[in-house]
Amino acid sequence: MASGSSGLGARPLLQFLRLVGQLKRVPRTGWVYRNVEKPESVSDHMYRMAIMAMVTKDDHLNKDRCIRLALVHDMAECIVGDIAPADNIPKEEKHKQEEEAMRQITQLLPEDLRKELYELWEEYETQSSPEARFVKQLDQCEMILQASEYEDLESKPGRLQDFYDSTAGKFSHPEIVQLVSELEAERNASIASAFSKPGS
Ligand SMILES: Nc1nc2c(ncn2[C@H]2C[C@H](O)[C@@H](COP(=O)(O)O)O2)c(=O)[nH]1
Ligand SMILES: [Mn+2]
Repeated sequence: MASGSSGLGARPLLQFLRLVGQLKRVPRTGWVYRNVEKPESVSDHMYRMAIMAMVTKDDHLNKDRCIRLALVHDMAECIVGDIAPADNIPKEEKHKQEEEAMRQITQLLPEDLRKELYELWEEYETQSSPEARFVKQLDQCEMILQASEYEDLESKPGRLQDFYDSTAGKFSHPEIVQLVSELEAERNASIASAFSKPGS
């Protein structure tokens, strides 16, 4: 691990890990605003995105970098919290808060890791690589998949339609387009079946 040879003791590393651990307790705001029972955490969201990156077949992408981008992209939210579009925080303000948070978080690490994690966050934030743009699509795909799961869990088909409306047209990567198409087919069948039942 990062302590020991780097000259920085275990203490800052423990502080870093405790900070990152807070992501397990930051609920995803988009679900909180829709009164979803037991909303997932930011780390739940990033975990599945990392898995989605791991199972991509696209060998034009640096898969390892995609996994790292997925695991780091919302890390600032352990300090800033999960800012949703509905919060109407200006983009520049959100960027400033998250940039400051990433500086605070990464200054607990040795220089090489500090640079790596900060640059990963910046790459995603600026969408400056094919990997970052792919992971952004994973971000939105993971969200609508989660929305469909909440609809199933709550037996409220179609309740979270606005997440589908706001992400419509945002998918271009062939594997993600195919996944979203299957997800929508299954979701639409479930909605149709629910509303075809007598008394529905
Ligand atoms: N209702 C919507 N909420 C959205 C949308 N895009 C993101 N969000 C929510 C999800 C998270 O709680 C939060 C930020 O998500 P990030 O993964 O970008 O940090 O905002 C949307 O289109 N509709
Ligand atoms: Mn995200």
